Amino acid sequence: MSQSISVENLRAWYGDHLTLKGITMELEANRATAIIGPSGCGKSTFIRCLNRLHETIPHGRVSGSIKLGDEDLYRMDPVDVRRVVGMVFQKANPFPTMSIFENVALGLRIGGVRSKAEIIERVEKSLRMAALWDEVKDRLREPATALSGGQQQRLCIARALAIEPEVLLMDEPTSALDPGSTLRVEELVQALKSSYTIVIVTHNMQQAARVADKTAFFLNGELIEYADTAIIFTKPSDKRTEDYVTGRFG
Ligand SMILES: Nc1ncnc2c1ncn2[C@@H]1O[C@H](COP(=O)(O)OP(=O)(O)OP(=O)(O)O)[C@@H](O)[C@H]1O
Repeated sequence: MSQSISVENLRAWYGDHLTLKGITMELEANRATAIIGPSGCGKSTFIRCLNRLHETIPHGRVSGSIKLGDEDLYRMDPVDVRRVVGMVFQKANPFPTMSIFENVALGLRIGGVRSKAEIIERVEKSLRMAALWDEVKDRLREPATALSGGQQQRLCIARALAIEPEVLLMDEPTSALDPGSTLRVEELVQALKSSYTIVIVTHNMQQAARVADKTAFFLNGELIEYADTAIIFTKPSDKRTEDYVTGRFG
């Protein structure tokens, strides 16, 4: 069972530049939430706060609170946070010198799994969850870079799932993919959301409409509107949301 994330009055800075201006929202467990908004509105910054990556950026700073269930993320060890909050980036970033198998196994080994049989089993399970197993089962020792872009992205998803996170953050996971691979990743999000809390940043409004249960519209570092996806796209209550989703700006 995954856990919800409660964000309260989250502010984030790059040096003196206040980028998130007090975000309060609840990201529900076992749901996919889309974050939409024009370029530069703070979507990536927001999800990078959710796994404490923002503070690793020079001069990156946050205030406010983020809780996973009852636990304050900012009181946890950041390494533990990144174990329970997995992330997939815009551009697939497999470890280029490692095999397909090792890309998924590495996190398990770092996490202290010693049994070879268990590692083999969990690698297979993760690759199956990422809908990649059938395509790679006979080539597990080949370098990850031998895979297509869409396969590499699913490999990164398998790598994130292997360590059994509760939350999966996805930062424009399909923007570098062709339509076929995009569809496969979207199907994957649909299938995974019953087990994880998924937060997906996307520029693609059809994608948000297809995969997300709830959608949050950000503008200039503020959360303008947050509601069921169908409401955001058909009956938004804020004029700025309506202008954005109907393509009037952004
Ligand atoms: N490393 C950084 N150093 C300084 N400022 C940054 C850095 N990263 C982002 N910013 C600034 O923070 C603001 C929000 O950026 P962010 O990347 O979160 O937006 P975004 O909504 O994800 O944009 P996009 O859709 O273009 O990816 C922007 O004004 C951006 O210039």
